[in-house]
Amino acid sequence: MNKPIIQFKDFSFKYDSQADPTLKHINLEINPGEKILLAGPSGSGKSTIGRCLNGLIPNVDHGELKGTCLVNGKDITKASLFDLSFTTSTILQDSDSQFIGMTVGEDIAFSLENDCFTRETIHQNVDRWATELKLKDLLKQAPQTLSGGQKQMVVLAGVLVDESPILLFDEPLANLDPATGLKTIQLIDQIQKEVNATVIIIEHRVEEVLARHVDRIVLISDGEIIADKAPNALLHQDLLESVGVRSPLYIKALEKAGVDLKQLPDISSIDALPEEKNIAEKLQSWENKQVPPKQKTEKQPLLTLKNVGHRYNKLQKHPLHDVNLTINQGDFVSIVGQNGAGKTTLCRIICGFIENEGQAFFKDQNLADLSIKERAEKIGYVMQDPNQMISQKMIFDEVALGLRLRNVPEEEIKDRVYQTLKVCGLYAFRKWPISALSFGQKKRVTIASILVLEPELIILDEPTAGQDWKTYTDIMNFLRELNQRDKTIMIVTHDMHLMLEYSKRSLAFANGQLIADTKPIDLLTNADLVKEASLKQTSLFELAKHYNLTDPNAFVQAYIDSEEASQHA
Ligand SMILES: Nc1ncnc2c1ncn2[C@@H]1O[C@H](COP(=O)(O)OP(=O)(O)OP(=O)(O)O)[C@@H](O)[C@H]1O
Ligand SMILES: Nc1ncnc2c1ncn2[C@@H]1O[C@H](COP(=O)(O)OP(=O)(O)OP(=O)(O)O)[C@@H](O)[C@H]1O
Repeated sequence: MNKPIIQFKDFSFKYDSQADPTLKHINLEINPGEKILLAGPSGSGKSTIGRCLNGLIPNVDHGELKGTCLVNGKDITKASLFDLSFTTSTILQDSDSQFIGMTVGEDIAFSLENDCFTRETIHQNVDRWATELKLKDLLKQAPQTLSGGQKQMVVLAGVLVDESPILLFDEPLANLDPATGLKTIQLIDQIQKEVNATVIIIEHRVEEVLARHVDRIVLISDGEIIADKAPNALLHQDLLESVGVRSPLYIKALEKAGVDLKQLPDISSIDALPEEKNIAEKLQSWENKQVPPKQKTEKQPLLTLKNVGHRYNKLQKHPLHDVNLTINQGDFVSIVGQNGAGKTTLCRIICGFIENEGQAFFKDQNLADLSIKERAEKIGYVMQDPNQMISQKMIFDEVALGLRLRNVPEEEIKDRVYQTLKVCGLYAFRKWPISALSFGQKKRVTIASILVLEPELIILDEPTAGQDWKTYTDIMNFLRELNQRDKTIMIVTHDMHLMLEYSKRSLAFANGQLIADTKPIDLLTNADLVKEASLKQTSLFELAKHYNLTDPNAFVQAYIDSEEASQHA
């Protein structure tokens, strides 16, 4: 039998600044060459396990440690950060903190230079991965100026060139567009097979990770391992949603249609589902019973964009240009598309952070006549990276900041902040410093700090990236509620299901251009647009195709309608 490469024995860890342990009695063995998905709700301790594997615990994050953790035979309490850097390559959740080089090329090369390879080997390797990951055009760009998804791919390239025995990916998909996300999962699979690495993936997007074989899913909740099983066994147990992690959509659809999952031997992928006629009939008859919800009509224009665009510098290949559209009062719009297409750039222009080549009007007012502060009264913007927004030490103060600046009385501030913290799943942490939060929790603080102000137009840049399913649902339902009270919502997202379920209108971007402004379902029906904007059909569509249903898109729409109806019930 193989000797485990990772071994936790009755391992507990308490951060110095915490009263209680974050990890409790962890017993986990991972063999060389295994591929593990570590899943669990936000704040459950997934990244903390990751930090043990790469030596950040106990070398950087200090605390009280009990039991043992051996990584490649080394006891983490005795190994230095440097020792473990040869064993474990990590993609951190917060990619900004991981850049070392002045340019993308330097950054990818850095891990190899560290390992004393020749210049030629370094060049060949950087070239191979930059080509594979479509980063060649960006090699001379400063990492800090990349889009969120581009940053993620650069960090990924840095790990892939390194070829360490353990590859640890902490939410590798969080900022990637759907097509690139799938490609990344395929690449991780390919690399693992090439070098027989041990792979640990921490991800909320369970369904996407399961697009390729995974040996085991380790499910963690409140610092404890509550399941450690092959995907099929775990999915049959229905444990994911009980701890707030989203089950694959196709499984939920089968359940809704009344299919008895216990009778199906393998539900770990759509391809493994038996092609039985009675399952197809159940799905079809369920679809036929769904009733579409009523749509609101008659809307007033709120934000009008005329030839909007921005070029960061002369080198930029596809600057955002000539965006023409009108957002109406009460719209719920998703902004989707390829990494680096210009989605965040559009948000920055609307908020007045960068120059606009065209014109933008809020109702009849030219936005160019307003200061950033005046715009912020009307338009709230939740940035992609929470660290760029946070300025206070304590959670309460961060969320209260905007209200204090507007001289709202302290008593009212307290009520509003508490109510918003509840919606964002942060009420229990209301007296905590922000430094003691997980990444997903920090992101929620920034969402709360904008929601509390209730501006007329709320723009959120990937608000649900890295959030668990429960928080995702709470946040999205709150946004839906605000929308029903006539607030206008624009969401940048790579989550196709979010786009379908919550937004009524989608703007798709590719290479600096608005390529579609249409109903979400119509966007996904158009194969050319899907390809151009780097999108992906959901597993609901694949399920409908697998069972030869009459109209797979109608099935997807029926599922979305039924979800919306159940939220209103
Ligand atoms: N540097 C730190 N100092 C003190 N406490 C911390 C620190 N980092 C994390 N924690 C605590 O440990 C808990 C688990 O954090 P961790 O980052 O492991 O969660 P996670 O499961 O990866 O969550 P997410 O999905 O939100 O990233 C947090 O709720 C927080 O209370
Ligand atoms: N400060 C900057 N300086 C130079 N180039 C920049 C800067 N910020 C963004 N860019 C470039 O502009 C393009 C658009 O970036 P933007 O962040 O708007 O993309 P995005 O569609 O939001 O991508 P993602 O889905 O990856 O977040 C990218 O190619 C990016 O590298």
